[in-house]
Amino acid sequence: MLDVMPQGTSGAPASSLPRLAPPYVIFDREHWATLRAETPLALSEAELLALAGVNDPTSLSDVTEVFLPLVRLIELHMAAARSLRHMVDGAFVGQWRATAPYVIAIAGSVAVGKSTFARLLRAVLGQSQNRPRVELVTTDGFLQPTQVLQANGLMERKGFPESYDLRKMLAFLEGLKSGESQLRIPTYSHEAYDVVPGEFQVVDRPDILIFEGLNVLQTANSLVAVASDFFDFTIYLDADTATIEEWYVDRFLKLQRTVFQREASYFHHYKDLTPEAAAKVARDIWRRINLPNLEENIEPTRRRARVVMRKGSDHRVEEIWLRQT
Ligand SMILES: Nc1ncnc2c1ncn2[C@@H]1O[C@H](COP(=O)(O)OP(=O)(O)O)[C@@H](O)[C@H]1O
Ligand SMILES: CC(C)(COP(=O)(O)O)[C@@H](O)C(=O)NCCC(=O)O
Repeated sequence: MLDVMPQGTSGAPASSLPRLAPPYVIFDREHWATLRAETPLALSEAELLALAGVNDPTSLSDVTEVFLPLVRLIELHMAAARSLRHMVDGAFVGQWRATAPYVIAIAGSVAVGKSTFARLLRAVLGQSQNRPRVELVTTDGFLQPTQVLQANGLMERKGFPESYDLRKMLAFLEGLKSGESQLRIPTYSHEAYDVVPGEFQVVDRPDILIFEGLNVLQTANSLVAVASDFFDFTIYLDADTATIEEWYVDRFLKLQRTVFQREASYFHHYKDLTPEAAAKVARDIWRRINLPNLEENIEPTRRRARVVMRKGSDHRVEEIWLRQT
């Protein structure tokens, strides 16, 4: 047990003390919520959720109880990183550099909720005291185009390390951290199930960049750098595997009723499936592709994250693990 007293919020459920489970200190949600301290929320929660493109009661309570303490931690970390850099630049190198974007990476399984979490984090960070310019990039854009995946027999390996253009991804991160402006990165369409030819997202020296994808904490032995060399703060979204499978199936069913109905959709041929048949297809894709990828390549990277957010089956963040080493 740690000697840390909960500050206690009136009317809030009782929280237990953080517990040590090396390399983590583990907070329950109620205690974590008290660590928000004075972190203000300038926008109304409804405005925030609209900004984040989320409309869900779970997310609403997450804003104050989970995201504001997280933003406080990130702001403390950001200030410490900046002052270290200034001190070293001034005292040792003798030259000042422009401040590079602060990079927050978000990892986790397919369908664990990374995009939703990243959008919310962007909205909450963007309304914080200095109104930082926050940009969001997902690693989907660095997937190899379908044509290349097909030519290499990799269509059943989408999301696995070999399905990404890792060199392109690392070149982007290196350029970003070197202060380059107007960086162009490819965009990915879930409707087309492919990278969109000729369409780019332009990243122009934001204050903070949120970099989200299942592969962000992975290493590749054959290359000199790994993506995490360029990260300042790392988060892993976690939940029980059986729960994530249900979220995957639910999302697939939602897509089948909407996006798949469009002719341009890669999965248009599934448009008339009954819900039962569609769920069967989704479970089959999950077990053939996304589950093995989670077990072999994603879950093993959890230990690299500074913060692990553990979600319950209703998407509510229940526990926060803060790595101590
Ligand atoms: N906080 C949340 N509350 C309710 N549903 C959520 C929440 N976060 C994610 N979801 C749902 O779970 C599914 C997977 O989330 P998504 O953000 O698309 O995951 P990922 O980007 O990790 O693949 C989606 O259907 C999404 O709407
Ligand atoms: C493109 C993805 C690797 C990205 O994952 P996500 O954005 O869902 O985290 C994934 O959505 C995917 O296409 N996986 C391959 C199997 C499938 O169609 O689910």
